[in-house]
Amino acid sequence: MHFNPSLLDAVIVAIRTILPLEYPADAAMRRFFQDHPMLGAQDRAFIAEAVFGILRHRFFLESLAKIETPRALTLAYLVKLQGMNLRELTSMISETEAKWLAEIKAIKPDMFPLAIQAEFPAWLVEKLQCFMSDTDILDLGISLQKSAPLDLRVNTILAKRDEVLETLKQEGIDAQATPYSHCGIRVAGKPAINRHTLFLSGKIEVQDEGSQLLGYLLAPKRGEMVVDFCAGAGGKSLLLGALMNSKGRIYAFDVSEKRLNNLKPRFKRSGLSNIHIQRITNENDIKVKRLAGKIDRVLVDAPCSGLGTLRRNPDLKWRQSSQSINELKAKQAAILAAAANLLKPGGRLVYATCSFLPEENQAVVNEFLAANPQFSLLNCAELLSQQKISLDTGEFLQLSPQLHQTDGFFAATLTRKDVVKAE
Ligand SMILES: C[S@@+](CC[C@H](N)C(=O)[O-])C[C@H]1O[C@@H](n2cnc3c(N)ncnc32)[C@H](O)[C@@H]1O
Repeated sequence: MHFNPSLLDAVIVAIRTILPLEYPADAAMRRFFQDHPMLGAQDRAFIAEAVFGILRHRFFLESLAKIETPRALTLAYLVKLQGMNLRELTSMISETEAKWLAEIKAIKPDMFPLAIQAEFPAWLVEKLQCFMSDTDILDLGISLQKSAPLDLRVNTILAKRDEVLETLKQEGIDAQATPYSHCGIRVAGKPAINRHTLFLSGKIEVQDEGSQLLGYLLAPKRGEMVVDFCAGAGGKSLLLGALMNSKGRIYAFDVSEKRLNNLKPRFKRSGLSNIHIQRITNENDIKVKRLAGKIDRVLVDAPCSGLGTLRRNPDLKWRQSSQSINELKAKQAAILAAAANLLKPGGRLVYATCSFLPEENQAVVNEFLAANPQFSLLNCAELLSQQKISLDTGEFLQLSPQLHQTDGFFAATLTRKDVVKAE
């Protein structure tokens, strides 16, 4: 594409608008495009990639810039990360800028401390150093600086994966079956899937392969009673519904009316009829309590720091802190306790987060198990193997972008051994 001064200005304005991070970057980006309706599709794609690229490499870019202005960050990004030639920019930059950009050409991230190389804030490096080597922290950080692939889930109620793959290939879209999930497709590039007939007819949904694997871990059967405790916009409820062939009942609970509203059109497209969407005021809502001991499978996709999704949401680095993680830990423990109370004896619960911090993961689960000996852990690798998925990360499921090309996910599977006492 032809780079020009107005495109440079548009990226700078977008960065100036989004960088205060008063709102999540993806929402702020959508708002920016609504406010700039004249931008064409190619320009939008370039601007979005630049904004997210700058956020992903912000610590490095700020270290290069003498003054951290949106313009300096944008110019440094174009030269250092997009590999743009200074000649292409000559007519758009001052002599001082040209001199500075020439100087920074030879500067590499490995000349900086670990936090900058890994693109992690200091508080996060400090936490990671409690259980990871510096080399592993760097590997993780670098893997989260890359942009995430586009993963689709085929809605097996309405279509077969092979048919969808064939349709995409015929249209020249580079798509492959995902290595682990039986209903996943990984697409190269960023085609506008949300306008595709396969999407509009409910045959596909956008969903990271890691999220899909949580459904196979829970493995709900046809006719069962299932709760998706933190259903949000319902990506996982829809998957569970398809795995159950729309037979049985899924309660999709969430405290957020807005998120549950986003589930409604997806549910309509999906061809499913077994999802019951219910807003709850909190984890101890009466709607939850009256199901105590009655549920076969419970998914707890807990509210978490989201740090495992930094490829897609790089702004979370500045939106989270040690303090917010402490608050999340308390919420996670309370939600897990309330959700576990729903299980029938012999029932299965999957506790999942998209975080790689043990304090949001193993610590929450181990603390719960210590206080509730009527529950025990099931081995995630064995459960996946029963689903003909060969993926062994041990007792817990731990996915990472560098090893599995998914977002960073954690999951633990619990089962209830005792008979439930009446409330
Ligand atoms: C990680 S998101 C879930 C994403 C969703 N499962 C999906 O696949 O799209 C966590 C969700 O937990 C919800 N939440 C927060 N506190 C809750 C609570 N006390 N009870 C139930 N849901 C809660 C949030 O509103 C948010 O939608």
